[in-house]
Amino acid sequence: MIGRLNHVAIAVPDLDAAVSVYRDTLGATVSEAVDQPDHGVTTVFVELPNTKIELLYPLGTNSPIAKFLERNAAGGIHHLCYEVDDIHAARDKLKAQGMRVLGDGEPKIGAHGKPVLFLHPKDFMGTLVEIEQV
Ligand SMILES: C[C@H](C(=O)O)C(=O)SCCNC(=O)CCNC(=O)[C@H](O)C(C)(C)COP(=O)(O)OP(=O)(O)OC[C@H]1O[C@@H](n2cnc3c(N)ncnc32)[C@H](O)[C@@H]1OP(=O)(O)O
Ligand SMILES: [Co+2]
Repeated sequence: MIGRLNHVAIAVPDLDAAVSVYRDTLGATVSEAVDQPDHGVTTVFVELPNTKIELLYPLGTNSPIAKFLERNAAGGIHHLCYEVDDIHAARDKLKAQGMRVLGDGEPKIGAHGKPVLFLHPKDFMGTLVEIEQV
């Protein structure tokens, strides 16, 4: 079912500082900051040879990462995103296996313009999992 690791997301308390660490200290290529109002975050992607790092900063008053940052004031790894060929088939198979799909269960368009879904961290060894159809 899952294919390539599309990205590892890090929630950050200071987006500019995080961009500077990846761009200036680590010498990586970073994207512009893009607001994702449907997801309640602003994202910056760090392009790596074999995957991406998604820097996440809260957007708006109801961001799903706000509580995470309250618990992790310095920031932290927030989720892993795996690629799937068919997000509806993957969702249905996961639900049939008793896995919890977050939200209303319908894919939303994510930062790459592709459909994404999130799976409950308690079903995946304490790791929030995102699947993205590519
Ligand atoms: C668009 C872009 C893209 O890639 O395209 C994105 O990624 S958007 C990325 C932003 N969007 C999302 O994250 C959407 C999916 N996330 C969610 O629906 C929510 O964040 C959530 C349901 C995972 C957690 O919500 P919450 O923090 O308000 O809930 P709670 O505080 O009650 O947390 C419930 C339990 O899950 C744990 N928990 C919460 N967040 C995480 C996490 N990131 N990783 C691992 N565990 C987590 C808490 O510690 C708690 O465990 P305990 O009970 O033991 O204390
Ligand atoms: Co993501």
